[in-house]
Amino acid sequence: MTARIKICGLRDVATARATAALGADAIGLVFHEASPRHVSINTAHEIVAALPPFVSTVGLFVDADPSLVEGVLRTLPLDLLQFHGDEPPEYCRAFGRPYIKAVRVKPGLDLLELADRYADARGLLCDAYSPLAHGGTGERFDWNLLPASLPLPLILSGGLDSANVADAIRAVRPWAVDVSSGVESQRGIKDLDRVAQFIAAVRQHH
Ligand SMILES: O=C(O)c1ccccc1N[C@@H]1O[C@H](COP(=O)(O)O)[C@@H](O)[C@H]1O
Repeated sequence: MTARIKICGLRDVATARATAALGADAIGLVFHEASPRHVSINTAHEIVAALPPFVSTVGLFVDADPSLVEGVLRTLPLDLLQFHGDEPPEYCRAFGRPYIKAVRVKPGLDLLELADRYADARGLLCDAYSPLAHGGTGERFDWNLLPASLPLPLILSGGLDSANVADAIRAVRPWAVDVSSGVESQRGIKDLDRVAQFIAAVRQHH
């Protein structure tokens, strides 16, 4: 099974369209103001409207006030919500939309217990823990900390790039991979050559 590919942190129409044309299955729109990849609702609207069919749009939030999520959802027909903070399960499901829950992996974290708590999530996104930021750090975690199997689809992220993603897929067998920093030339600026190399590395693996 080929791992699905999400490219996170798109901030303009041309790059989003090119990313879709290169074969991304999903693109992420970051509604977290502290992120260098933060996108306004207006720009996000233009991006969503410009995408071809069968490319999923994912809205990323970090411990957001519910009014922000509701405001985005009123304007944008997003396919999936990604909660990348410490949102409890009741918060995640309150919007009545499909969601994935991001967890930041470090030794001692009980992923099976988390998968149980967020059992109605469409997937568990495993990212690296960093004391500095909630995500998009380009940091990897020890894939050996992942259990052999999880009851939810596993989305692997954290420091992936075209050089390590094939090894990651071989080692972890995730449902999908998610990347942000690893396909950028500068922080927050996507590099389409790197996007192409990343997608090719995932596809060539199979
Ligand atoms: O992309 C961001 O800026 C971001 C900000 C806050 C939380 C999550 C964020 N992105 C997610 O972080 C992971 C890992 O990214 P990276 O490839 O290591 O840079 C990924 O799941 C992004 O969706």
